[in-house]
Amino acid sequence: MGTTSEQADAEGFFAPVRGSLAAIVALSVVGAVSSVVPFIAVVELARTLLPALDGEAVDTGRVWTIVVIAVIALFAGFGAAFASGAVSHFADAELQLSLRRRIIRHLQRLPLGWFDARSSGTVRKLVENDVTALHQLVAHTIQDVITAVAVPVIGLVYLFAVEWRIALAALLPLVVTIVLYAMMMRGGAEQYRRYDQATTRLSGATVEFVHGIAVVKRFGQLGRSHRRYREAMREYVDFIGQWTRDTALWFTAIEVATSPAVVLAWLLAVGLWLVEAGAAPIDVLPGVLLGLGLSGPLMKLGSSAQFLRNATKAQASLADFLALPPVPQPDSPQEPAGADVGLDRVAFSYDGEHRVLHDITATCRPGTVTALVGASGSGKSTLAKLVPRFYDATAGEVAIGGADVRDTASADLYRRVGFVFQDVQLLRASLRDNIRLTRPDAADEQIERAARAAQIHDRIMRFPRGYDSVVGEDANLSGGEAQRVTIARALLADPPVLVLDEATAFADPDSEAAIQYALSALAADRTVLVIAHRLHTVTGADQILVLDGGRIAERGTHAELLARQGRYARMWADYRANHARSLPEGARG
Ligand SMILES: Nc1ncnc2c1ncn2[C@@H]1O[C@H](COP(=O)(O)OP(=O)(O)OP(=O)(O)O)[C@@H](O)[C@H]1O
Repeated sequence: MGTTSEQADAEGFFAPVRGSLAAIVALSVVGAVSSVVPFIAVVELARTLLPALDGEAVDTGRVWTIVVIAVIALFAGFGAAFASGAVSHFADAELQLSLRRRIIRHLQRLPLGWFDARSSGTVRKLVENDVTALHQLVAHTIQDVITAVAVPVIGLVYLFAVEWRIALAALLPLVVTIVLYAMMMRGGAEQYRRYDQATTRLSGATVEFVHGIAVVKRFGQLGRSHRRYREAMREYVDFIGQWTRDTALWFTAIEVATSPAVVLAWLLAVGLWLVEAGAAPIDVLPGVLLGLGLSGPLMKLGSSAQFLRNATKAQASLADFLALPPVPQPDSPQEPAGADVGLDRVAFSYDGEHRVLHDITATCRPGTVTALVGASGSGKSTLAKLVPRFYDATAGEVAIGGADVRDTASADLYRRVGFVFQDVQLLRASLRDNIRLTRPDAADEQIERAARAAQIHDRIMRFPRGYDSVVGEDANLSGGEAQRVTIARALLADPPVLVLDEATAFADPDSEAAIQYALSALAADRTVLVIAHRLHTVTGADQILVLDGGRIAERGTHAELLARQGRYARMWADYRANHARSLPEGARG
């Protein structure tokens, strides 16, 4: 069985942009140096020109050197800012592209069952939110962090070289800020964990509330979902309130310690004292000039830390996703011979502990319909989903045309097995494109033939733009109609094996009759496995498998099973009693 490179280098997200990241770091350092140099140049220029006040000669060579260095630094600063902005956004675009490609490639290799258990929101979070969190890191945060660290460091190095006492004074607000910040963030990891929990609970309760709004309106009262929403909201607000109260004092202290007025007053006071003590004013001046601008960049680190946290979380969730094992592919695939579906002592467990299918053995022949019936939770859907390999059997074998589905190449398997399950998926595209999804080269006549057979052609023609109508825009379909579009799609794909979940949700009689016609069109010459919810639809099936607690309790045709007077006969009697009026003529007897 082959493994994929996705697993091997789940950590290597940044490999495609490693060179660009190094360039961003280098350019950010150049930018930081260049932003400090003009300040230093002003001071040095003043120092060089000062003798002129006393009528002494000015070292014009030195003046020019300083001016040239300042101008070069200014332009280098602009250039570095521009280049690092450009490189970081290009790198970001490249990283996003490579990540999205990897995610999509990996999604294509995952077992279909993975999607079954997850909402489209999960996939959207990976492709959108997590990738965007990394965007913030590459496009902005690296540069911000380097600037926030490099500017104070360079400034302080210069100050210490000129006048160490004013340098110490300029360092003090920085140290105070760092200490106060560290005090404020004590237990921060735990607080952030609780913050994440509160946010997750609130968004879950919001979704639940919005979903339940129809019920709330209908019954004119606020139900459980609303109470949950209010509780989650209260919990969130309480938490934020408490956190704000806990940190407010620290936060105010930091604001004071970094406020320009306080820092200026402090530096001027120390500066005056130093001058009185004999220091040259020109050596004190840079401390006041540069000291003022030291803590500003540091404050940016706070928001950068939040972006870093998000990026780290996003990276972990992407790494977990890319490490999910793909569907194992056979090293030497077998070619199925025919369209028989063979189940041989099949057992299955979702969690590795509790088996939901036990010892299922059955054969479904081409040109026949096999119906799966049984109580809710008896395992009908699970069994049906083993055929197109949503999941792999825990024990036993599922084979098509004599070849184990695990030994059949995925592409080959999907060509042979079509499936129409209840959660109908239509794309936001024209009805024509929706029907020819699996056969993009199909001619219009073929599409129309499939739609007619699926009993949906007439409905499509009632849309002003017919087959060109776009789903969700000018083609709004009922659940039953949408299912018939997917049946047309399956008919056009023409797979020899079909697995169907009969509709239950769209039980208006017209729609149901149309779907029944459509299904019988599908059955011709194929091996059909249908999950039946309404027993009258399976009276004509060639074989009925009655499932009970994940085992085949009975098998046979409708007539044979009635004659046995067992479980199926009882189910049928109950069914008839409950549906006496709605049953078609032929099924009442
Ligand atoms: N994704 C899943 N993860 C874990 N357990 C599951 C999953 N899907 C189904 N089950 C469990 O497996 C058992 C069989 O479920 P299954 O959906 O196959 O029954 P069913 O006969 O199709 O039911 P229904 O007629 O209600 O659709 C049930 O106990 C169900 O709770």
